[in-house]
Amino acid sequence: MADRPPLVVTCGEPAGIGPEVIAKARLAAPDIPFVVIGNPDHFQGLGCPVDVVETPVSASQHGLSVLAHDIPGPRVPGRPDPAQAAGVISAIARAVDLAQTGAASGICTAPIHKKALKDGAGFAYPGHTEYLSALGGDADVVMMLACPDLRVVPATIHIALSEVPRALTPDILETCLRVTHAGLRRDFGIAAPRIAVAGLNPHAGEGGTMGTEELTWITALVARLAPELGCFGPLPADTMFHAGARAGYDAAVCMYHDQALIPIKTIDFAGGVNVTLGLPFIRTSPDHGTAFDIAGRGMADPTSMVAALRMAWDMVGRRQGLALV
Ligand SMILES: NC(=O)c1ccc[n+]([C@@H]2O[C@H](COP(=O)([O-])OP(=O)(O)OC[C@H]3O[C@@H](n4cnc5c(N)ncnc54)[C@H](O)[C@@H]3O)[C@@H](O)[C@H]2O)c1
Ligand SMILES: N[C@H](C(=O)O)[C@H](O)COP(=O)(O)O
Repeated sequence: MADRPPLVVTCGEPAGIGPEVIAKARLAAPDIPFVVIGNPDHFQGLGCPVDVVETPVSASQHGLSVLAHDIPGPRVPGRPDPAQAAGVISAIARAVDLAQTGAASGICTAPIHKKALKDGAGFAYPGHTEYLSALGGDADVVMMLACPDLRVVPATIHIALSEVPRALTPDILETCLRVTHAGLRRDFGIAAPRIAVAGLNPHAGEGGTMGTEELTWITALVARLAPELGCFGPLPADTMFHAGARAGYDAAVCMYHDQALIPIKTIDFAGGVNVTLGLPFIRTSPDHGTAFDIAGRGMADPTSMVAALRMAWDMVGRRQGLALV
């Protein structure tokens, strides 16, 4: 791959397992160039040498190269410090700036604690996905969770379950299908994606006897878009994730967060990756959170962080290859 700037990794919640999995990923994947944005002190004592750099291009691949960022106070595993919230948030914005100016090839975000950021700094977004969309110019984005055996995209994300039927509109579902289709082609190299669409209701509504959304609009929308986007359904969600069903599609678009995330985190929690499709820059994240219950105990599994870094770096290469054709 021609010389490309490294990835930039945001530190996430210092009290979580982010620093630990970042340090372990540095040692596990020396072939992937990345620099971390955070407080260098928060990465000491994690089994990896730490050096402070001024720009991403100075990153080492044998130790943790950190772009120092103002996130005050010590790292206390399991105990988020409200005084650190503003710095955690601004580190994400700084990463976006580096990616959008070309100083970094893409972003991998370590887990944030959504409530800690809301309580500590009035974070106005439900999570990274919505914040990154705003930073990316209010781009139409989707949150994909991907592992070798499954890719899922929830059409609605961080809202109460009771809000889903109201939030799930034809425009939302069509945009989700279009962004998913484009991402499968561009970033996963699938020329003609097959997209399975889950029903909202049990048994996909059972002919209208268990809910009517499938009859009133979902089925017609999927049929209208099928020739262009390779989508089919709506399917009963409880029988679309077994191995045989998964062989019939490249991604599953689901109607709400847990309908999508339960199957993938059941199949491959260790190896799953959260990838935001539709942004004007590459962004991945591990599929796990801050894991306060194990933070600081050296137990965190870095597999998902490594997979997120590798997916981002692979996307850089694929896009570079596309750019060269
Ligand atoms: N990418 C992200 O920023 C992201 C992703 C998911 C959750 N979160 C946030 O993290 C916080 C905690 O969320 P949660 O408790 O629902 O999920 P979680 O993933 O933090 O933890 C769930 C369980 O999985 C275990 N676990 C998680 N990652 C692990 C790892 N790498 N190795 C070993 N065990 C691991 C934890 O110990 C815990 O028992 C919440 O604020 C949530 O919103 C952030
Ligand atoms: N919904 C994701 C999950 O449960 O894995 C997670 O919260 C990440 O969301 P953001 O990347 O938007 O923070």
